[in-house]
Amino acid sequence: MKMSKLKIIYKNKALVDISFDISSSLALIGQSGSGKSLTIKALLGMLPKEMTVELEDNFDFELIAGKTLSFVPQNPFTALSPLTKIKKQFFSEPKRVRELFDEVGLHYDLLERFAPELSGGQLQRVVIAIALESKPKLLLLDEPTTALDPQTKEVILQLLKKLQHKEQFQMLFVTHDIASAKALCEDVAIIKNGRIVESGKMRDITDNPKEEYTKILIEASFANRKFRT
Ligand SMILES: Nc1ncnc2c1ncn2[C@@H]1O[C@H](COP(=O)(O)OP(=O)(O)OP(=O)(O)O)[C@@H](O)[C@H]1O
Repeated sequence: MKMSKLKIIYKNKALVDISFDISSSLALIGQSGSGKSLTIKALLGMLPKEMTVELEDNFDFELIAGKTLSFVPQNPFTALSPLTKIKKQFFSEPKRVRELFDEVGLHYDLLERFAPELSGGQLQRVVIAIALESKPKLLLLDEPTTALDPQTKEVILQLLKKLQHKEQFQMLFVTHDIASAKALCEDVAIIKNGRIVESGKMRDITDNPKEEYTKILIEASFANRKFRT
């Protein structure tokens, strides 16, 4: 599916002006301030009201946040209500919630707990289960593993891969960390100052980046990974 135009205008200036294709999983990668969050907000319909957006796409579904479009945020520790039992954070009936728990590999006992009583990895599984509740066609992921330790990060990325295979949703993964995106996404688009500077198959871009900006992102991401493991 193709987003042929996503343009975000603020004070007569296009902060973001991009187009991209999602054939299965696309990573949108860029440094801080490159326009990743604004892109996600535009798709979710949550841009600040002083900004205007122009969207043109050929998707075979309407983008409706919470229905066809779901979202996994960066920090699972702040994504859930701390004072509501986990089971109450779903809108479906208990049978469907248990199905979702099976899918994300969580024990039903956790349904009776509160969010602060779960680990980061468990919380992110709950957040993913909630995101899948409406059977979305497109899943937006905003640095979904940044707040997790390296081992849990790998486990969550593998889980997302497995879930995509089973549920057949498409993914747009927004991050500055090309190494984690590589574990999950087939395609990549590099964003700088709100413009795509390079895009293609993940392997081609990581093996043979054309742009200096891409080389810097790759170096930073893989050096950081080596350092941590
Ligand atoms: N509410 C706003 N008003 C004006 N400019 C904004 C606003 N939000 C973001 N911007 C500008 O838009 C550009 C893109 O910002 P955005 O938050 O999308 O970057 P990002 O790639 O998500 O960065 P990070 O990884 O740090 O979250 C930046 O130049 C930023 O200053």
